[in-house]
Amino acid sequence: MKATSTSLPGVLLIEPRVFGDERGFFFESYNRAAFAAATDTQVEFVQDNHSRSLQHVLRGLHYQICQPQGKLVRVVAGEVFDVAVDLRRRSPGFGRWVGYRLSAENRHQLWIPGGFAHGFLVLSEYAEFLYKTTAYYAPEYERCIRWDDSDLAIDWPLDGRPLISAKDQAGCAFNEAELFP
Ligand SMILES: Cc1cn([C@H]2C[C@H](O)[C@@H](COP(=O)(O)OP(=O)(O)O[C@H]3O[C@H](C)C(=O)[C@H](O)[C@H]3O)O2)c(=O)[nH]c1=O
Repeated sequence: MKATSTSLPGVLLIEPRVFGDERGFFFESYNRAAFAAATDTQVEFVQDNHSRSLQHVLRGLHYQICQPQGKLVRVVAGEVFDVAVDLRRRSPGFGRWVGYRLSAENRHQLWIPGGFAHGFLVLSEYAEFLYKTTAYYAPEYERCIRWDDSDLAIDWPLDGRPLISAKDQAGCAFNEAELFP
């Protein structure tokens, strides 16, 4: 696997080594030792998540305070535009975002450490989104930032209005005082 740094400190683009043959392909979607070596991080994943979304669905931008989740995200069907926002006050990337197209075809993954908001927009007819997290889901700690936050000005590759959950539509529990050190 190859890990490439991005413009946000700590966020890495992960490209697995894919073995193709006449039957199809094989790749290790996660290998603890290889991940630790390539990312120079020792993390323990405690939860695997899987969501399926229709085209134009936008999930996020979400994060957890008190129990921040590092996320290793990938797409196994379709394509998404995946976004991470740096919420760590002392980071040189504070308040900035990165976005990458993750797809079943490119098999790219994104490693997003704790301290970031995360979300994605589905670009294909539908997308199956899988991700590992380094902390358990804690709804009481869940916070969010609006996808169209004017300060972030994320350049989503939109094709019309996105489909958003009622929760995200209702507005975000965002409190600057709760951001990360
Ligand atoms: C995230 C999560 C949700 N749920 C339950 C809670 C709701 O009843 C249902 C749907 O949850 P929600 O609408 O919050 O799902 P997403 O909008 O995909 O939320 C995710 O969106 C962005 C992309 C993220 O990075 C986060 O992982 C997560 O916040 O699943 C669970 O039981 N466990 C979980 O870990």
